[in-house]
Amino acid sequence: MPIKIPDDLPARDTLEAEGVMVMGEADAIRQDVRPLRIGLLNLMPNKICTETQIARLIGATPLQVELTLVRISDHVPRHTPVDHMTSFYRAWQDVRAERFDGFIITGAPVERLSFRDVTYWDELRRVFDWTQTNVHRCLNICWAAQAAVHHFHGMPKHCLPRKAFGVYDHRVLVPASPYLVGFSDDVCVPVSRWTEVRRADIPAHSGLTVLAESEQTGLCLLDDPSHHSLHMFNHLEYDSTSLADEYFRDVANGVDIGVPHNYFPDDDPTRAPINRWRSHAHLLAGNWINRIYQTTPFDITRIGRPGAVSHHPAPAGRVREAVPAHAAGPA
Ligand SMILES: CC(=O)SCCNC(=O)CCNC(=O)[C@H](O)C(C)(C)COP(=O)(O)OP(=O)(O)OC[C@H]1O[C@@H](n2cnc3c(N)ncnc32)[C@H](O)[C@@H]1OP(=O)(O)O
Ligand SMILES: N[C@@H](CCO)C(=O)O
Repeated sequence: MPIKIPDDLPARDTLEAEGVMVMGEADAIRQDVRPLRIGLLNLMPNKICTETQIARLIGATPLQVELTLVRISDHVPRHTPVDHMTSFYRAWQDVRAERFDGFIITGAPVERLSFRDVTYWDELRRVFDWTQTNVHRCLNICWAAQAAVHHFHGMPKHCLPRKAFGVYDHRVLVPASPYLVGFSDDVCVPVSRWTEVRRADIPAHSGLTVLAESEQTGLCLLDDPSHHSLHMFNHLEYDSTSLADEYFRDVANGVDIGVPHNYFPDDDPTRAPINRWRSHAHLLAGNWINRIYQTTPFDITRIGRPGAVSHHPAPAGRVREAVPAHAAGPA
């Protein structure tokens, strides 16, 4: 379960202590395989925490993954030390000539602003367009997913009457999707947002397919094959205590949103929360990485070129190309 990250990235110590295999350069070369190149455009304020969460998931598959940390070119983060950004991050404008097998864009606490009031909105729109030529598969999380379906499909973002906050049951609607292999019918997913995008706004003929949804909090996961993207509106990557951290932060700031749904035992915030989503977080990440591996061209320079398909020799047990799933198509 190898992930290649810089030796002194804080995530390394955390992941090694958890038993995630973090590779050195020598082992990576010895394996003599082309690692999957995954980029992470990190828009979260707590960047070190988010790097660790994502590295934990994409590093827990049998494939070698090389993680590139990417930042918005002209945004100076307020909450992450400058030397961390300088040491480990590359500006998007400096990686835009490169190609990636996978590219992840995180959430951001700007969801209550209109898109055009986000200072980096123009650059993010350019990033979305660039993913269509330079990235094989994308995964957009929370606000980035809302932004992506707005950019690509014109879907609006709606304010909620109260924050959707807690761990909610979700229904898997397309069990045959290659991204949902091994999922149970119901999945617990952490949700933490003041806004939503709605099924009723999915444009006809967009090709968007709802993969998972909750009765209480709506859309969770969309497959967007025409933009080779997954849009995840919630937070399977969250640590056990992420919702608690947000809850205590908000309480300290006098924001009373109530205790997170179905999270603390007996809704008692003095008790440690139980993580009911970790296994599905790993499953989704593993399925996404596997899907990339099965379909990305061996020659990475061919990504984005017409007809670029995998030339990997089929490994044992290789999953066949998925039949597009339409079991639960757009509304
Ligand atoms: C819906 C989702 O995607 S959920 C994901 C978001 N969740 C989280 O970020 C959880 C953790 N976050 C937090 O606890 C809080 O955001 C805090 C405590 C870190 C900071 O809160 P505040 O002080 O109220 O917000 P602050 O004004 O510093 O802005 C937060 C971030 O938004 C950015 N931001 C604020 N306004 C704008 C704007 N108009 N355009 C672009 N970015 C903006 C800030 O730059 C900052 O990010 P940075 O650290 O990369 O610079
Ligand atoms: N998950 C976020 C929502 C803010 O957009 C938080 O509570 O920090």
